[in-house]
Amino acid sequence: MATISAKSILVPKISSSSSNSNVSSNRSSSSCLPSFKPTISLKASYSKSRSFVIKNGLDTVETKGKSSGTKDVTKETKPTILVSEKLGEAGIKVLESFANVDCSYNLTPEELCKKISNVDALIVRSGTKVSRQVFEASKGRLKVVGRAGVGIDNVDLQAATEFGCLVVNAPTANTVAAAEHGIALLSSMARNVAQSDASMKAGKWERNKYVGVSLVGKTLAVMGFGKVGSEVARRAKGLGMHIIAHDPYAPADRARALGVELVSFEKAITTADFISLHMPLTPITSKVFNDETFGKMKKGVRIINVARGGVIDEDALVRALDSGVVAQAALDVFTVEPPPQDSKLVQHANVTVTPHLGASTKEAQEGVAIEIAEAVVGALNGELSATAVNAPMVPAEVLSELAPYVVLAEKLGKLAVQLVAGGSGIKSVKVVYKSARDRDDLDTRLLRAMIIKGIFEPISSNFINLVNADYTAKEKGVRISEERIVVDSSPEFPVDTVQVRIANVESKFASAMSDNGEICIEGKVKGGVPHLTCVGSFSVDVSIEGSLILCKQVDQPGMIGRVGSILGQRNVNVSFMSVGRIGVRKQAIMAIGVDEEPDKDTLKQIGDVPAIEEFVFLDL
Ligand SMILES: NC(=O)C1=CN([C@@H]2O[C@H](COP(=O)(O)OP(=O)(O)OC[C@H]3O[C@@H](n4cnc5c(N)ncnc54)[C@H](O)[C@@H]3O)[C@@H](O)[C@H]2O)C=CC1
Ligand SMILES: O=C(O)C(=O)COP(=O)(O)O
Repeated sequence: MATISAKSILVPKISSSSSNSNVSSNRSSSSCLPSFKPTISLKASYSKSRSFVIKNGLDTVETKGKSSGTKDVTKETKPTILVSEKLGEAGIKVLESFANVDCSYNLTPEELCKKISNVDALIVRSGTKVSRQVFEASKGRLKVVGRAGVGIDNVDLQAATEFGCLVVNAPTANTVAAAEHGIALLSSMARNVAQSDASMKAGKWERNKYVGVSLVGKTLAVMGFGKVGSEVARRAKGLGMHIIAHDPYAPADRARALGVELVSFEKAITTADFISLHMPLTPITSKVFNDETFGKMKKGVRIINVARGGVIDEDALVRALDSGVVAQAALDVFTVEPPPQDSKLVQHANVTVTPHLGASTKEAQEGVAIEIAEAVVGALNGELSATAVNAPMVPAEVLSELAPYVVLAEKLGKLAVQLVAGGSGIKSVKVVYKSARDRDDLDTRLLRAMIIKGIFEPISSNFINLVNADYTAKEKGVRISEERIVVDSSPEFPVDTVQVRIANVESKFASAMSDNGEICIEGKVKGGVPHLTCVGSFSVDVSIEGSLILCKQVDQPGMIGRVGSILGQRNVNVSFMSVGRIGVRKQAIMAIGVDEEPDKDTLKQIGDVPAIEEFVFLDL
């Protein structure tokens, strides 16, 4: 199988229209590859409307240059990226090498909504609310939101998905910074560093007032044992603390490897001397620290929060501090940022605060900026991102393997929908994959998304991508089901055949209906090229390129020549012909691949051939 870079999977081959009848030859894989140099990749993906992520609304720049065709002026397009919060210089440079970059900080929500319809990507940190209104105001142009950091609670993911906008984040580059800040808060809180510093600056010398507590031998409960939580645990172990952790989704062996015991929420909060919060803000974690849970804690517990303010009920924390249940708190994050100046929590004598500085080291900011810039540029280039938040993350090696099947899937979807004549509308689509691979060794999400795109994009005003494919099908009330059939062929190839079935509809081409009354077509990849191999109950073999004429006829000599000469007389180039029949001199289907669309007269002439019972022209 031709190996195709993961980078090319969402960027269609530029010169596909020039391909001719040599369909059986292997396509050169390198011809499918956009260059890794941003400007060339840009040209490759932006000059075609089928790019998976980006479709419309780009600034167009006319440039002189050589093209593969006859024109010497090509249209090169440059996306626009809005950066709404301070981003490291290195990241800005990456963005500028690819796009028009607008760094506009401190925008009001109204100003953001005003700008957004002119940008293809938006990069934010934690201070910009990317609400549904932002997606609405973008009028479909915004295709990528990049969160330069981890927490995406400031982005309305549901709205992003509905609008087909990919959200990517930079999940790793600030992990150590956040963990170090957690440890800094833990130690400085235990030793009253901030309070005693303020006292000295006020001219005092209060040695007895600021006696602290020791860390060694104390139990620290790490709530959320992910990237930051585990780094905090690792560091706190070095301080001689006993670490327990609560995380319903973390693997116990990862915790064990660090010498950390995973315990229940109840056990964590009731036994800890220090509790450090490292879970994301979700509907489940929202205000999970409240009057009831504070009430269960050891009297004199100390709390550190470098995660999100919203996981704590802040009024309840003030009450717990006042009553002495919580001896001290060290907080980097707040429900509302910045918190009101008269916030009782911020002003509390036993509370140490920092203004959301967890990720704010020079090193982390440079790292995050590069990580997010590369992710956004990649996404604008039509690549699937490894840090996609609202789309499946498909590993590069899987992508590269599935590349030709992705093309097949979209074309089968496009073909199937053109066979639909009417009925009560498409209600259900079934996709059957035959594969020699083990059941759990085939990730079909990408193929399913492309089939949905093939089916629905031609019949709706929406543009459909991996982000919103399932959502679009659901919204249209169409049930997409999948079946895997394990077959005895070579497991070297991920998929043997892909079958698309549409139930409860009539077809323009009755022969496309299977015995159980569904439109049914099947295809496979041969030599890297998608082929149609079955229509209804007829086997055919025609590459799915250009356009296709399907004719149902009575099998008899001379049919290929007859139809071929009608097309030849009208200067329509035939790329492939294939006849599938149920028996000698019985019903047969002739599939004819053509490079250009025949005019109505030509099609009528084909239809007038007496042995032809029905025919359909399908545009691919
Ligand atoms: N203050 C700051 O500047 C920074 C804050 N953060 C915040 O720190 C938090 C953790 O970040 P990462 O470790 O990078 O994320 P992560 O995704 O690696 O870890 C989060 C962990 O929380 C766990 N979790 C989810 N629901 C939970 C629940 N109900 N109870 C307990 N655990 C639960 C997850 O299983 C996961 O292991 C996030 O909220 C992030 O936004 C991250 C970086 C900087
Ligand atoms: O990455 C995170 O989750 C953070 O909280 C960092 O936020 P910031 O990018 O510093 O606004």
